[in-house]
Amino acid sequence: MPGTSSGRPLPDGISLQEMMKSPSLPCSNGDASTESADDAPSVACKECGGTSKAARACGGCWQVWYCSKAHQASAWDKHQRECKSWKVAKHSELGRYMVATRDIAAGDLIMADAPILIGPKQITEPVCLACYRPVDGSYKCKKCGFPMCDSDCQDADTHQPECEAVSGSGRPVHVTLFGENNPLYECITVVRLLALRDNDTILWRRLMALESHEERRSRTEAAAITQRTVVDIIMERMQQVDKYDEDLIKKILGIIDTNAYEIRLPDSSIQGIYSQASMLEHSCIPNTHRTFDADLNLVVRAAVPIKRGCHLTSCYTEVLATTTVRQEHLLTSKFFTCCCPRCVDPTELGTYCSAILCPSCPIEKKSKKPLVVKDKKVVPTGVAIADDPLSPSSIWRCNTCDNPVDADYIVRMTAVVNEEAEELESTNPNIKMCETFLEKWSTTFYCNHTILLNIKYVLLHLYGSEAGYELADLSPIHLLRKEGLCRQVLSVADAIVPGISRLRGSVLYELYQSIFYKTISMYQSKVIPNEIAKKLAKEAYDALVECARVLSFEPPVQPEGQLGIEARGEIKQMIKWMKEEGWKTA
Ligand SMILES: C[S@@+](CC[C@H](N)C(=O)[O-])C[C@H]1O[C@@H](n2cnc3c(N)ncnc32)[C@H](O)[C@@H]1O
Repeated sequence: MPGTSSGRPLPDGISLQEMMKSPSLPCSNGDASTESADDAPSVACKECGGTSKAARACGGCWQVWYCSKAHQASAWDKHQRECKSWKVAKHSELGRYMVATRDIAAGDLIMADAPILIGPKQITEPVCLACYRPVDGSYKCKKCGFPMCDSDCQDADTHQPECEAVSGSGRPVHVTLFGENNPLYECITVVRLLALRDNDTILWRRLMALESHEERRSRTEAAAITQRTVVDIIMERMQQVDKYDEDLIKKILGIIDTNAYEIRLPDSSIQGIYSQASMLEHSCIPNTHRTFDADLNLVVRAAVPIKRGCHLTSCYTEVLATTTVRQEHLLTSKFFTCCCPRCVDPTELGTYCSAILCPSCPIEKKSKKPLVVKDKKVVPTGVAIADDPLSPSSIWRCNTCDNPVDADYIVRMTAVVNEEAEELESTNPNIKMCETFLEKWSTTFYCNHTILLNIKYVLLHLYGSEAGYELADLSPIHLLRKEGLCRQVLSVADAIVPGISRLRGSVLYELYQSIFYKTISMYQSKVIPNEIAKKLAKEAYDALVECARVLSFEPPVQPEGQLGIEARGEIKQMIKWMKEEGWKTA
């Protein structure tokens, strides 16, 4: 029967009246009036051309209309290929971007985009050029000399472009450094993309349609470096001078910088170029969630409910970074200034993630903890924030004594401490090291500053997993410390990566554990009465359920996917335990 024979199920129809309950929203960057006039739904039936007062739109895209359910069903086999909850629009500053054509519920699939190409990251340690596991040089490709896993990987189709380019030059490579970044790999993805020109016209056309910012990139330090590490190597070392033009290589480098997505694999991290997903606009509070399926298709879902007319956004940079750091990254690598609601707000949606403690205010005036009174955030005191967060030379000012703080001092000091934090993180720190770092810097930065938050994120996992600090053995003080850290990081995550996000999911799990163990310990030792224990157990259960929901979208090969599976298992145990105690979960 048409409409049910193959593919996705037929969506319900939606009437104009139902649609009008969800009017088109103004877009976050630019306004809805920039969209084309064909937004207004036509009530002519897509199948027969006739009009009807009872016409209903396809509920999948809200873009095409049918005079009857029967005509919607008969058109479905054809329409489902183009039925999407979004469309690509154009804006003078943003370029192309994606806009929702209908209301999209949190968790709804927006797209599963097949890659144009997968390859090693530009900056990477030596990895096998077929399966991308780290290599140690014990097996080398017989033709080009690149270290690989074995002969099967050596013969994989994906490896052929660089293999042919290197072996054709008659000078196989000699990789001698392993376990650290190796500049030889900077050319691989570029060579693979270049090879599409002669091997796959459709993918090549899609690639060439992507933004490269060639002109602006040509004046950057990155362009000067990659001239030596990529362009010259491909032209001279690989002797491709008769085959490719230098400008084409530079354009491809620009396409990679602007569009590549990092893909985390169990043992390494690689990159992929995607055509449709490249149209996602950046926001520092993204409304979509990205994962990769087993075939490395980029799966995009709504992280939060998205209203028709809203732009679909993804975060191109680190979310747990200060506004200055995010802006600098976006400007130098993607050539734009982000004007999302988080960036233009000096308080970053009340999180004060970039704030420092005022050097002039007396210590008792400065907020040490995020203040929450009856679930409402209270403005901290004695914190300095930028007057204009989008300007690197903005004056910073204390929100209590109004004294200015030198912006240069803040930038330099933040960079130094950030380096110290990164070094700490790279050494697999223990609880003591993290606590010492936090104590040292908590008189300088506001407690939600991203430098402190990143360390707190590490620390909240260590309480409960480090030897000697296993969950069952944690003292009440340490359990409370873990819970406090979880609540603090979660409250920031709720504001900047709301809904379905790995950060929220993984912290919710730790929060569940800390409340659960605290409850058990206090209940069994009769420190709290039944009623309070019941309330706390319900709170732990709710955190666990939300964790399982959020992480249910993660692939099982990823640690967060495994955590989601664990959480689902623990929900059953929790229900059983609460039943035994005579407590309800609902
Ligand atoms: C991955 S591409 C997105 C698609 C691109 N707009 C196009 O037309 O091909 C990234 C580029 O889009 C633009 N862009 C994305 N998000 C933006 C934002 N929030 N504000 C301004 N420009 C943005 C920038 O030029 C950025 O380098």
